[in-house]
Amino acid sequence: MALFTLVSGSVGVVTLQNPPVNALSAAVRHGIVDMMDKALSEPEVKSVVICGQNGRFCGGADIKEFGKNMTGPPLVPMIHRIESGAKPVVAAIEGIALGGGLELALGCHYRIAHSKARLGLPEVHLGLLPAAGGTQRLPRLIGVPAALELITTGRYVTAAEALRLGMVDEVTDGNTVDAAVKLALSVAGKSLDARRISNYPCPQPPGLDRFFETAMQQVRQSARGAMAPVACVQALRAAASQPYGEGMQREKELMDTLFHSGQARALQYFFFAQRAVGRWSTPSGSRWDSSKPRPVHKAAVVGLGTMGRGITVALAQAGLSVVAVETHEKQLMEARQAVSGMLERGAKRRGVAPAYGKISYSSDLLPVADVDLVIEAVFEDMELKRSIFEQLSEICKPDTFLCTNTSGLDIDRLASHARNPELVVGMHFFAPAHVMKLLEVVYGPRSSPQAVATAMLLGRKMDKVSVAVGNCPGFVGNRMLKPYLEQAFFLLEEGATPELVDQALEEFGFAMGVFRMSDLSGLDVGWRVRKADGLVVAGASTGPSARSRRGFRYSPLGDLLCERGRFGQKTGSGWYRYDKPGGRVAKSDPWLHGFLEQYRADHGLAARRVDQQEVLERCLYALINEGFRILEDGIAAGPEDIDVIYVLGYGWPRHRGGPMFYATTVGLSEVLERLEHHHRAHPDVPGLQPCRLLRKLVASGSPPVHSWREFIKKSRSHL
Ligand SMILES: CCCCCCCCCCCCC/C=C/C(=O)SCCNC(=O)CCNC(=O)[C@H](O)C(C)(C)COP(=O)(O)OP(=O)(O)OC[C@H]1O[C@@H](n2cnc3c(N)ncnc32)[C@H](O)[C@@H]1OP(=O)(O)O
Repeated sequence: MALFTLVSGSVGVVTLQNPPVNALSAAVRHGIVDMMDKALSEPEVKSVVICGQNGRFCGGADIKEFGKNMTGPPLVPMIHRIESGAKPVVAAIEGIALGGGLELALGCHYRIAHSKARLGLPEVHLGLLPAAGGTQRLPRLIGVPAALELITTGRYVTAAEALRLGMVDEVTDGNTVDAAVKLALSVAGKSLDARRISNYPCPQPPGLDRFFETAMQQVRQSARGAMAPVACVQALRAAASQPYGEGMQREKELMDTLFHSGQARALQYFFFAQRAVGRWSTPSGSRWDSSKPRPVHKAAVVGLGTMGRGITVALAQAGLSVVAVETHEKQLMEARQAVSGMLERGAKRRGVAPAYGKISYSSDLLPVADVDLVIEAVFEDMELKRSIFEQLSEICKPDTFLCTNTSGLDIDRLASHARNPELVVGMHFFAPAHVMKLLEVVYGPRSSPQAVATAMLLGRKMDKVSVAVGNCPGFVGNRMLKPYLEQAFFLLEEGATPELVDQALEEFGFAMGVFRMSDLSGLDVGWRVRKADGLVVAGASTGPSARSRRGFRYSPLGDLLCERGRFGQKTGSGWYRYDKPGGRVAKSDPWLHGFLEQYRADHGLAARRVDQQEVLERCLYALINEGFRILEDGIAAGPEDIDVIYVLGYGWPRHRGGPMFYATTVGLSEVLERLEHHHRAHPDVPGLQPCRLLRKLVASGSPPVHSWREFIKKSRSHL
């Protein structure tokens, strides 16, 4: 798994061979140790180049090995042997040098990177830290503040930034291995004393203690309970305050704790889940590997409100030509200005030129005649969308894909108004659409496999993680949100406050609790949906029907706030109060507390003490239960789809792996037992009634999450 060749008579080239990313598996580590022994012992070899096969230096440790018994040579002594060896070693970095791959390069005496290469220490995203000397060598090379930022965020840098920071010695546009060989020839025989990073003193940031106290405070705040970023700061502090050997010891101790943690398991599961969703399948048998996407060169976006603008920017940044349509002239002008600003800011961040030229604007639909794909992004109104689909069917080429950006409208109904229903799919973007990583691709019963494959690929090109989901009210994400919100309302009726519920959820790791989030997104959004579902009864009635709909428990609390014009941040009050309309700092609202007391009194409800554990069980287990129903219904193909949607679209804490993975860490039988308990207490709440799939999984001994797809398939075939 590592190849040795002698070039130019005296340079030993060691090539890592482990496609697709040359991860440092046990076999690769064995290969490196053997080939380096050969290079260091053979007299004709005067210097060494380490590179990776197929234009990729190294993607780091082999993540698949983490869950197993680790065998093979450990990384730390392997890298130490390279650094302390008597012959100069040059890392030729093409493509990627990530994690253990970059740590390997830091153990070399020189580093040359191709201009298109990306470098980084992303271990923190896997619940780990760079434990092959990365936390000790990087700050010695580029200084503590820069190393701390890179290690705690796991951010990848370009070769140009790496050069600026001092991570690499040279950047080339040409053949990186040739350049590395040339450098290796020129440094053969020279002293290596000044090239061994572990010998460097670690530069001390001014006011060391204060610096680390502030850093720790900031990292703890943004980590929201994740352990790895905190451990990274601790390791960096050891680098700055202790000799190298002691720092390495501290790095190892911290890694031992992280390596065996549930958080590391969750984050590593999530890494593979994000890739698994690309291998989509539908209940009708369409699959990613048998459905060929059609190329999309030119697209149109119809409707330039907040969502349409973000989608336009994401398409243009992905290199597509875009026709952006808004029929109201004034809004078109405003949108044009806003889109240009977004493009400019995005380009500045990415260090490229803004893609203004990719977009043409129009106040009518005619210029969409020759596009390959349209994304309709008008207001969430079936009638309006229907009329646009009818017009598009007239104007567009017969094979144009027609996509709708909707958060829950019926895709199949919309498809029935298109000339070719098989070319229709939903593309549910999340706001802001040019930033958020998630895209739900919604297929209806008539969507062709090619339409699904094309939308999935387009999402990926737009730098999104696309998840294919079936058509049902709310699809996956919003459907699961419904029982979650419902429980939060019920808890207020029973005696909780928005503050208590939000605190429990935020301590669990959500960026925002359910009430603060509702205030941010606007209470009127849910109100409109409930009105459309015929659930809203105007006025504060207090009879038995006030808290019941269609025989089930219903809380009108959200409706009552909306009737009073309390739509959340935008109106300056909702579940909290704000300094002004549009204000962002949520403050506890005595009016709301009084309102809740009066509401309970009017409805004869006695307030009781609700604790944080009950909040978590009622809100999260109801949401998870709906997830099992979604799997049972075939709306999502596997738990990974749901978990990716919840982490990337709904702020579920990544270090808990997503709701379905989290259920396995609690224990499926525990989730079942607590749902049964809460359902007994609230028999008129169907969301708390454990679904069949959960019962079946528990009855089958709670199989691990990665085997659920097979389990669901088998249990379906037995029906
Ligand atoms: C007793 C106590 C012991 C405790 C101590 C033990 C310590 C032992 C370990 C010591 C570890 C030292 C520290 C080092 C840690 C690491 O290096 S962790 C790994 C860090 N690297 C990464 O996180 C890289 C992640 N990968 C990526 O960012 C991307 O995959 C990519 C490399 C940029 C490529 O992207 P792209 O081209 O878009 O392709 P993908 O679809 O993402 O990937 C292609 C397939 O490759 C698989 N893959 C990628 N990286 C890895 C990897 N590092 N290991 C294994 N597999 C990898 C990826 O899963 C894809 O495959 P499929 O899933 O089959 O699709």
